[in-house]
Amino acid sequence: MSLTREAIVEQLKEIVSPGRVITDEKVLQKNSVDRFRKYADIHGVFPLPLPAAVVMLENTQQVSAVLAFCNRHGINCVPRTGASATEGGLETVVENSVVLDGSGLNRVLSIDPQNMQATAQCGVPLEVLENKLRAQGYTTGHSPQSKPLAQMGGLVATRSIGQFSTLYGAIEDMVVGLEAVFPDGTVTRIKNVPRRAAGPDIRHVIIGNEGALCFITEVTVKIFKFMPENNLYYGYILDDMKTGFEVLREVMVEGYRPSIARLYDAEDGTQHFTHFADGKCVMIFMAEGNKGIARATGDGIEAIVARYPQCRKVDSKLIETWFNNLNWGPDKVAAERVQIQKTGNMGFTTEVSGEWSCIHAIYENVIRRLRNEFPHADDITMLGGHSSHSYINGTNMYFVYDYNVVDCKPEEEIEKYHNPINKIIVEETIRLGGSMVHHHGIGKHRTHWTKDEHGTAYYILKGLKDVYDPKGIMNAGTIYPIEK
Ligand SMILES: Cc1cc2nc3c(=O)[nH]c(=O)nc-3n(C[C@H](O)[C@H](O)[C@H](O)COP(=O)(O)OP(=O)(O)OC[C@H]3O[C@@H](n4cnc5c(N)ncnc54)[C@H](O)[C@@H]3O)c2cc1C
Repeated sequence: MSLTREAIVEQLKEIVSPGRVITDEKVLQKNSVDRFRKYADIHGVFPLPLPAAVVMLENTQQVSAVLAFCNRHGINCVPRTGASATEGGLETVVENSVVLDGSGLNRVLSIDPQNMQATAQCGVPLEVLENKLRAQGYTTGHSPQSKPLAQMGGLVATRSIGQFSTLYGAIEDMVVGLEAVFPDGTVTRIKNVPRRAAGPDIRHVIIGNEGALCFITEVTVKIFKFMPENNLYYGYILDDMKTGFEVLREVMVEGYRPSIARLYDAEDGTQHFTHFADGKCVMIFMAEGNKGIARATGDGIEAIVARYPQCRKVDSKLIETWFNNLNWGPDKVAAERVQIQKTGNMGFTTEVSGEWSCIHAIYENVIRRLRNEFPHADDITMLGGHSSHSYINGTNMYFVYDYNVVDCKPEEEIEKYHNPINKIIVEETIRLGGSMVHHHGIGKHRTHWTKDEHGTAYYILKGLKDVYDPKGIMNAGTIYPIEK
């Protein structure tokens, strides 16, 4: 028989101490959603079942004890660290869920310059780790726009990516080893080695699990030398995205590794670079690292772009200044709330990826279909996008859209606007052979397409859930669709 809400709270208090079990209604409300429902949240509307409690965890033993308790009683658990999730991964969709807050596991455990790696608990904000490293002349190389908000556990759980990914890679390229706790309370450590061929790479069961398989308690990442004095910036304006994708491809295929390689369409470019975009597309690069490598990378990029006469160079200072103000901390989140409340104008993004052969078609088709098929297209005030992470075989496309919320209750906003827009982006991308999600994770609102995304490989993905979370207590409705 399932436990009552009161019994869950009482027993949790016995496991971790009463002060660590929060049942204040306002806290529960905030813990029932993430930024996917920011419009309803801003209006004080919380339509999902409130969790029974938020447990403020302090160490791995507590994580293990709480998970084992929840597993025994079939209680849904939602892991949480920095709470910057954008795709519904933090939503509590099951009655009497327990939110496992790992932000208290916040110690940097080691910085090891000999082996060029650092170990941090899951609740260490990336910015804290990064600042500690920079003070010693090192960097993680990881710089998502949410760096001031996101914490190590969530960054690994979502397969996050940073702005310098073209050089340093995404989080899966950085993680060396991990500690994680599975639903039955098993604590497992994956050791730190440079590489091994001892069977499949089991780190990937944990990286990207979005709290749907296990709770990440500790992470070891690679570190790199930090040499900002060698940074070189390049910016260009051009007429069309097709040419921009060709340039990006050439830079990657020639083997250059700029830390930043970005291409903005005219709408998105105008929004970011009002001072010089002039209604054109914008392409930017940054080269960094060792002086000789940075210079050779910059020279190589300039030589490639010179083959495209329509690309016109802009002052590199403009790019540097823009880049230094890109990140989002609590101040920008607060300012956004005020702005949305005042104007009723919402901004969202959906990020996908595709090979070079299909990315331009994905971009064009999505924009065309949104303008022609989305029933509330008249409410859209901005629609565009950019590519910000490139690989030798393709790139991502980050669709950006703003709309006025008209004639609907706060809780209806996602059904009227966000979900139908997502549907067109996701379906068109999958149809053309791309991936429906490049770096935010599937969360809870793209699960309708998890099976289409993976095709026959869904067999493997489902096997992980069956084996590691057989009772289905981990973040129900995330990655895996809830079977009716
Ligand atoms: C303004 C803004 C900019 C952003 N820019 C980027 C960007 O540039 N690149 C990028 O990749 N993302 C970006 N994001 C998305 C978000 O910051 C990332 O997904 C980030 O990795 C989430 O980390 P977090 O600590 O906030 O996790 P949370 O929001 O707390 O959780 C995210 C997901 O991970 C799970 N989870 C959290 N902690 C654990 C744990 N310890 N063990 C297991 N599962 C866990 C949760 O259940 C949830 O499903 C941005 C978000 C915002 C708001």
